[in-house]
Amino acid sequence: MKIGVLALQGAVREHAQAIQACGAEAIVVKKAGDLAELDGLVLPGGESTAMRRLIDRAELLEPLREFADSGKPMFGTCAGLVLLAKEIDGQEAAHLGVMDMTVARNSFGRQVDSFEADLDIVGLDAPFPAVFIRAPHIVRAGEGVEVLCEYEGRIVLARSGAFLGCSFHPELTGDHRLMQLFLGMVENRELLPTAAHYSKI
Ligand SMILES: NC(=O)CC[C@H](N)C(=O)O
Repeated sequence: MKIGVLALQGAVREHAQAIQACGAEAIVVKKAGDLAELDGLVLPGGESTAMRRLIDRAELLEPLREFADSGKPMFGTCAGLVLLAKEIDGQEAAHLGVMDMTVARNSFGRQVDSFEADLDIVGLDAPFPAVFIRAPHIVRAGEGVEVLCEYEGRIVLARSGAFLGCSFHPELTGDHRLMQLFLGMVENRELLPTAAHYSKI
């Protein structure tokens, strides 16, 4: 299994290590050609506005949208969640705009307010240690978006078809269960509900 990590900015190395620790191959993605032959893609945390500038500079916006349209799974963490969202609170335009949700940025305070919390996640039998760094949260989960975790009444992890998105940094604690969950989505891609399926419900 080949899993890409968008490597323009942010927490790239830690995701690559997590992917490898789970037995998959990690591919660094810096240009459109790097997306070929991937089975799934991680959009890491960092700064979404800076990442968007670099995406535009690398002419990656359309190739990333095409990748999303192809049904191959994408996992957005923190800034990556902001990249996936259809709507961003207080901002006119979205970035990839592929996952039907609205996110609010910097929901849990400033950089100095970074913190770690143990989260109860649907499908995991023990709490997951999560690091929040100027984290966004999901203020509106659209049709077909399955909420997998809330923290302090805010949605911080959700899945929709082939998209998985979380507010926090799952790659920083050495607990790879969320990466395993994502790799499971990649492995069982044909079983994932599609957007078309949701619109019929
Ligand atoms: N750690 C992070 O990825 C922070 C995300 C950042 N606040 C943003 O909105 O892009």
